[in-house]
Amino acid sequence: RKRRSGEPPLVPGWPFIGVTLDYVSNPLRFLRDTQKKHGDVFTCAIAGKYFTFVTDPFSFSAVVRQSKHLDFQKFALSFSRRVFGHADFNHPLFSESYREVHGIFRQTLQGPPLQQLAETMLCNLQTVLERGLPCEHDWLEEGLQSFTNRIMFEAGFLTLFGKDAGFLQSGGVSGSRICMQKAEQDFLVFDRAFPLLAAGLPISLIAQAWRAREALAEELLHDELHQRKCISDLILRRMDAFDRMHLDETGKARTHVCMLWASQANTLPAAFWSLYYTLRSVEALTAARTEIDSVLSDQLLNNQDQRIHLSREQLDSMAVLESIIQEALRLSSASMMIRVASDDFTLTLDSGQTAAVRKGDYVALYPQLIHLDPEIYPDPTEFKYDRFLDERGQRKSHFFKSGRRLKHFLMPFGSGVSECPGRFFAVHEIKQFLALTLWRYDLQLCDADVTLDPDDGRAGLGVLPPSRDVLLRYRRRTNSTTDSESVRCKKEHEDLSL
Ligand code: HEM
Repeated sequence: RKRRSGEPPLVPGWPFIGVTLDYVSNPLRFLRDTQKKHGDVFTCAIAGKYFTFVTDPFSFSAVVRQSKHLDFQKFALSFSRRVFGHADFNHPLFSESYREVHGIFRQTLQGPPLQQLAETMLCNLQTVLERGLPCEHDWLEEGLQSFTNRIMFEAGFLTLFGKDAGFLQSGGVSGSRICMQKAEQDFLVFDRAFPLLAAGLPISLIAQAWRAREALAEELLHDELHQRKCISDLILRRMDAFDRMHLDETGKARTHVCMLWASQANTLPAAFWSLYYTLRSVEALTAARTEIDSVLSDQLLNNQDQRIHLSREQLDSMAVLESIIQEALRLSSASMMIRVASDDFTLTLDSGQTAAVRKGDYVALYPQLIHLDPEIYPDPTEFKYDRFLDERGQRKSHFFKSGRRLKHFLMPFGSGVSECPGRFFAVHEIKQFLALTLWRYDLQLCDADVTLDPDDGRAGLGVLPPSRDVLLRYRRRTNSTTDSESVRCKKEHEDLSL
């Protein structure tokens, strides 16, 4: 292809593959180097597509607001159809009804319904955590990633998809745990194949991923879901909408696998990094514990069931935990925002510079360029738990580049039409996870000197997982163990001996 007048610089690449190899080996380095050479906007060929990258954060709004010429939905739906195997929601037969389905995200994940969802999550988190907590104060060992995945996956799954009879009959003590372990394993197998699937490899060629996805779909068939209790409004309303669209049963179940993936794939590593960085920093741990103690201690004194209840106001008031989560996301999220040009048009950047874009080309933003920019965040690769707090300990949202205040300074959840509808719930559930684990447990990383890095192999696809797991030691925390809890433990022990 030849650069046309008005178009951004075309980055030279190899025949057929363009710059794919350079990009894939390290997207951040490639984009930084190319920006230095070609300026704030440039076009390059990656995996058979032309991408126009806009790298100046002040111009992000120009892209995000351009929904007339830049489409997200068609691209996203055909991508997810290829990966999850659901119906073609871009087809005129479904597109109108799918608009309604899309509206359900905001109606059930935000505003007043968020309170109920967060309460259910907190309750499920406590059930799952208590089950694994030994009555004695002995240390247990487990990988931190495996610990986080186990707890967050099960609690998140139960919150969205409800509980089966086994779980309800045993009060969550045993019940569906085996099945949940299998679901978690299937989820992780499928998720590990995601970079290959995103790169265009058909799932039929990755037998393990195919089997895992189909096994998850079997658990989420409507006949199975109808047996479950306490299903979230989000899933109930999606079930109803898909029934009315007359999709086939497997197709409906695969859309639920897609929802399961959206709700877990970023949340699990984000929860991991939030806890990991907290445990590695004495300052962060102390500040987090002080905040948690001040919110939780009063209520437990007057609370018979020893269950923790956190209102939305209390969750919102936890500014230290929020800053920890934001900082963990800044360091680990590497999502790419992609839009498809629906016609030839001209993009006007913040500087007044224009860039002609061809129909069918991708326009992309790569927020990690901002997240790791030393001008915006001094010592950008360092974890600073209070980076998002001001001098008074309140939320900080003033960040600058070249002396100008930035609107987009942290974008782990995307922006504009594709902004994550689950972002408030995600932050709530990670706060709850941190609050409960730090309140209930003493936690230590066994090898505190080893530093973990995010695994770049998933760059562009969301929050990066750790390159490997680290060993965690944990035990019940004595100062949060109340008398009645000890009595309960002792009784459970006696029952077991009998
Ligand atoms: C830390 C956790 C999370 C992160 C970092 C995250 C990030 C994102 C991002 C970047 C997107 C946009 C993708 C794009 O532009 O292509 C997105 C979309 C989405 N997310 Fe999240 N997400 C998180 C948790 C959740 C949770 C907990 C839910 C639901 C319970 C959820 C539901 C969704 C859905 C349904 C979409 C698609 C929206 C659409 O099609 O318009 N996410 N998420």
